[in-house]
Amino acid sequence: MTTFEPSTGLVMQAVGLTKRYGHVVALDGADFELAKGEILAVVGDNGAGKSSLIKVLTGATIPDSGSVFVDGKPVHFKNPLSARLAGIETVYQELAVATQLNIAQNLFLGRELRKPGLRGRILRQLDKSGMRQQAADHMKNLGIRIQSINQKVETLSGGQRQAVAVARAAAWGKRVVILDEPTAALGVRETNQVLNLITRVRDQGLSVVLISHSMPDVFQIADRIHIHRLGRRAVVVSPKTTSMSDVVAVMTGALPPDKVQSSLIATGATSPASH
Ligand SMILES: Nc1ncnc2c1ncn2[C@@H]1O[C@H](COP(=O)(O)OP(=O)(O)OP(=O)(O)O)[C@@H](O)[C@H]1O
Repeated sequence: MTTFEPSTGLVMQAVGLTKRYGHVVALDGADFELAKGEILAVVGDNGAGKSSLIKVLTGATIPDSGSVFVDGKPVHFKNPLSARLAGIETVYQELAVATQLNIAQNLFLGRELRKPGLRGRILRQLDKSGMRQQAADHMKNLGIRIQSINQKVETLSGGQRQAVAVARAAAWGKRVVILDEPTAALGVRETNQVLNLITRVRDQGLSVVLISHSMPDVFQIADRIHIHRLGRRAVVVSPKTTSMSDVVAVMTGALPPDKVQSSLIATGATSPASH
């Protein structure tokens, strides 16, 4: 039995993940690697196991077997909170914004700041001006233009709402922001705004996982593309060296993965016997 050595250069790595639902094998020895400061797109046909993979990485599902590493150390996420505490934030397709609240309230939802001293500790008074100021600074740093931080989210367009959700994840995700189809419901202009925002999040040093069915989006911003097929990683490619049609061909099984140039960083991470 060999002991698997995680790659220390990766912010997140998974090896040999399996997950079965009855007779359905959702993950079949799936590997995953994410470098610091990259946008990694995860693509695959319907039912390939993308959501199942993301659920394991975000603590929403516990795998039947396999290992997950963060900064080279093994982690065992029991629930989404334990993943969040490790600096991994997720924006799910069903946007988790509270439309009745304003932008600042959304950014601090569930993590509200209290006033300093007794007023905060004993009386539990909220530091509303502090939250407004920090929220405004954060939105400005990410280049998100809004009229006012006090604007209710229900008055925002779909793209602006998505921007608030991404900004919230970027504010709290110390390491990784995972985005599930962030442009699915958006028009062309808003899609471009959200894609630009995602690149700014990456440029601030965070790693981004982008699950997407949109090949143009993927080729516009991804640094690398993880192609998932039949419950496992088929190959990771670079959009600079692999064409869109070849990515689609690998996704559908029309092209064997060894016919495209691999952009894997860690080598030999396929389900070691010890896991
Ligand atoms: N909770 C569950 N119970 C039973 N089967 C499941 C469950 N979750 C996923 N599956 C099955 O596991 C397989 C992989 O599903 P998964 O949702 O991970 O794929 P996907 O690549 O995200 O697909 P899509 O792009 O359609 O969302 C599918 O056959 C799916 O039906």
